[in-house]
Amino acid sequence: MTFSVAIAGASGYAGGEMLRVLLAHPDARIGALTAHSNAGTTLGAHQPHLRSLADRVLAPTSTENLAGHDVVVLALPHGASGAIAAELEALGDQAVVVDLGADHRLVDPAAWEAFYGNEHAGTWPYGLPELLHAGETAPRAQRAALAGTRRIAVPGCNVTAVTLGLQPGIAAGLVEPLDLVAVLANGYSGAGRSLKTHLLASEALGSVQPYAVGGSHRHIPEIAQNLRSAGADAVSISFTPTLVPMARGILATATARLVPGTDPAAVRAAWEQTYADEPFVHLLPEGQWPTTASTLGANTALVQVAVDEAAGRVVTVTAIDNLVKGTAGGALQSLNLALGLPEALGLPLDGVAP
Ligand SMILES: NC(=O)C1=CN([C@@H]2O[C@H](COP(=O)(O)OP(=O)(O)OC[C@H]3O[C@@H](n4cnc5c(N)ncnc54)[C@H](OP(=O)(O)O)[C@@H]3O)[C@@H](O)[C@H]2O)C=CC1
Ligand SMILES: CC(=O)N[C@@H](CCC(=O)OP(=O)(O)O)C(=O)O
Repeated sequence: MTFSVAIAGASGYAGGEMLRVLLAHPDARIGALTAHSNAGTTLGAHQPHLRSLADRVLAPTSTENLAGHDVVVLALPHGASGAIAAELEALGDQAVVVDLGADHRLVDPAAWEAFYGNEHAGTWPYGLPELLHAGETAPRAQRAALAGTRRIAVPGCNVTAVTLGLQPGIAAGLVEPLDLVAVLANGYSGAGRSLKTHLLASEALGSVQPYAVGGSHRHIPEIAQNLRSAGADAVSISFTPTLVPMARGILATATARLVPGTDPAAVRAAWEQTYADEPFVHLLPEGQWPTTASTLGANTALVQVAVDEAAGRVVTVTAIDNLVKGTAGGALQSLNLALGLPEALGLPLDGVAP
């Protein structure tokens, strides 16, 4: 079965990466590629690494250009995707719509308004196939929720990393969900191409800088939502991202207080059981630690867990490529499920190195 796919926001980082992974998918046929301020220019002017479509002219992002495809991917700023998705719905367009942005991720409108400051667009099935549901020891229910869906809300990249790191301990009841701490090292591409044009290389290179400190980051309610899905009654997480001088990658170190009396051996067993059969989430052998470099270009999440007995805490480290497992690869994995295709079809398991 082949499917046609349009990408809105093809001039941006997320849209460009979506196009790259779709070009390697045996069943995808690339349709309209659209942009906003860069409409009318060629794809090659913005994505010079995508040679096979370098001469394609970017059309304006409009329902007229996006309608009539089997799949529409929205790689647009927050707010823009909700509006265009509503227009496609009103037209009666039959496409499977995949939103790489945040507009349809949160279930609770009050949480949306508190962190995003505008009206909530709605809630779509959440595009993290590996999300645990309460009572599960391995992820199945979220895959069932994605099978055949016509709408997919792709997770935030930081959220994917922190959720995958912590959820086995939450689901198994081994850690306290009200005492979570996450500190992340993030590559610059996570901030998007258009949002940081003022940043000087002389300031970015050779420096690590925190941002959205003190409980203000938009991904906090999304992480809490996921960990409640995994079985927590309530979640409290201190979340601090930092920008590090690399283009891609997230290294998320997330720690949690061990429930008193827990056998440390049970910890590794829980993480092993959760990810034993996962094609893209790999618990590394004991003593090996995830690095961002070993995930670049791949749809993998590398996870490690250890018990710090003196501190009474479980320490998890998760590495992903923010643009692949954190965005476009995860989106294609969920899209495969939506279309009834093998979940791993066309997705890169191997990365690039050094
Ligand atoms: N970068 C990442 O790692 C991740 C990004 N995402 C999400 O993906 C989405 C796109 O992000 P990213 O690619 O990084 O951002 P970029 O800034 O790199 O790209 C933004 C894209 O949206 C278009 N655009 C800008 N303003 C508007 C508008 N008002 N209406 C319609 N289109 C517009 C731009 O077109 P033009 O160039 O023509 O102006 C461009 O194609 C965001 O919602 C982001 O949160 C999700 C997970 C991770
Ligand atoms: C480095 C950097 O700024 N990263 C972004 C990641 C954005 C992302 O994952 O996605 P959404 O905007 O779609 O939620 C951040 O932390 O906000």
